[in-house]
Formats: sequence, structure tokens, C-alpha cells
Amino acid sequence: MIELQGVTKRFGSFAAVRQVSLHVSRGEIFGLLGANGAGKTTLIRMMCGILKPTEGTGTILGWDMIRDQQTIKENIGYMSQKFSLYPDLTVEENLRFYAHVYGVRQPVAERVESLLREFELTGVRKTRVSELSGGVRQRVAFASAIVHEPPLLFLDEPTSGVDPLTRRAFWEMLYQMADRGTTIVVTTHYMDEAERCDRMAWMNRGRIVAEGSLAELRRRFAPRVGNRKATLEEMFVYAMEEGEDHDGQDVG
Ligand SMILES: Nc1ncnc2c1ncn2[C@@H]1O[C@H](COP(=O)(O)OP(=O)(O)OP(=O)(O)O)[C@@H](O)[C@H]1O
Repeated sequence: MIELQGVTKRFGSFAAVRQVSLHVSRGEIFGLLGANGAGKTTLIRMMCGILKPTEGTGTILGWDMIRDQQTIKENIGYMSQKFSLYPDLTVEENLRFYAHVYGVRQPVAERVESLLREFELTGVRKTRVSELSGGVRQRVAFASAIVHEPPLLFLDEPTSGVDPLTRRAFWEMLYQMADRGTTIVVTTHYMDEAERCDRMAWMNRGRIVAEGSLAELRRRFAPRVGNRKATLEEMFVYAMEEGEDHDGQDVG
């Protein structure tokens, strides 16, 4: 689904993403963790076909990251940090708009109805997005991002500012989608969410400093932290600080 080799993105002389190689398989939920400014959003935007890498190669759903940006954009789902909903349009109008943008094949009205039901939005279908609570708005944004049923979905901090119950429900939805074969890449600052991912990568100053399942990361980092039962947060902080000592070198 995703194969990256040595992907780098520079803005002027500043490298926001440095030499990232990555493999994500079908149906996986893959987490990206890192401090603010680590390069997660920049990496996601390259995988979505929005930004061109400065160096490196990669394929997304089999398409070339550099040559096939437009095709990639049309075939993936992306929910950015600032969900791009139209505040003055109703929930239904937003969904219809995105269905047209993504060229949904099934009749648009039918697809919109099914999303309204699936995301329990029928009660607010005529409400303007600007009048919705954060949790409901997030559901609308998510429904808009998957209106065309993409096989690959990128979520950039999808649950920031959302209450714990809504977050849990959101993750249940992600599991169901992954079970049906959707591949999901998600950035988060919440450790409990990272623990729910099948695998994750930790980023520091543009580099991936560690990657694996929670169990693999624990085998590698718990002894270094000096606690067999080290929490994900303790291990993550350790890896970030070790990275600082070595100026972003791989700590592995
Ligand atoms: N278009 C741009 N031009 C110049 N610098 C940029 C641009 N986009 C991002 N950067 C810089 O690249 C670095 C990585 O930013 P990015 O948004 O990818 O980090 P992030 O890990 O997603 O952070 P956060 O957790 O805060 O969302 C930051 O220092 C940012 O200022």
C-alpha cells in the first residue's frame, strides 16, 4: 500500500523530513508519533500527493509518488488537522459537495444517505457545520474524507480536542474499516491511541527514529529505560531525548 525509500522534503535549506523509508501493508493501522514540528504532517502531505519529495522515491497504492500525484490524490482519503468543511453549508451539503469533488460513482444522494446513517448524522443533516459541536463536526469531517470509499486513509490528529467517549467510538470505527481492508495512517499525540495502532513510527526532527509494533518497541526500549513495564510514553520520551543527544541520528 505504501512503500517509501529515502524520502526527504526540504523547505529552502531546512529539511522537514529526512531520509524516511517506510512500508505499510493493506488493512494496517499505522501510527505516526513525534513532537510538534517533527515532520509528520509534511510526510503525510507527501504521501497524499500534495507535496513533492525533494529526494527519494515511493509508491502509494502502487502509484509513483512523484509522477502520479493527481491519481494518488483522487484515490486516497485525507483528513487534515484543519478539517476543510464549509461552515456555512449544512452537513448534508458538505457531504454532497465532497461526493462531487471525489467523483463518487454510486448515485450521490444514496451515498450521502448511507453516510448520514452510518455516522449518526441524520438528526443534524440540515444543520450548518458552524453550529455543530467539535465531536459532531469531526464525524462530518471523517465522513467527508471517506465519501469515495478510499482504500487508504490519512488522518492527521483526527481526535485532537475531542472527548474520550467520542475518541473511543472513533477508534471503533477505524477498527471496523481496517477489518474490511482499509489501510489507515494516523498521527496522534495521545499515547492510548498510539497503543491501538498495529505498528507505529516515532519521528524526531524529520527522521524516523524507531518503528514497529508496541511489543517490538517495548522489547527494544524497555531495557534501555530500565523498566520492563515501561509505558509507551516513557519509551517514546526516552527515544526522543536520545535522539536529541545524537542530533537526530537513528537511535536503533
Ligand atoms: N511550507 C513550509 N515551509 C517552510 N517550513 C515548513 C513548511 N511546512 C512545514 N514546515 C516546517 O517543517 C517542520 C515540520 O512541520 P510539520 O507540520 O510536518 O510537523 P508535525 O510533526 O506535523 O508537527 P505538529 O505535531 O505540530 O503537527 C516544522 O519546523 C515546520 O515549521
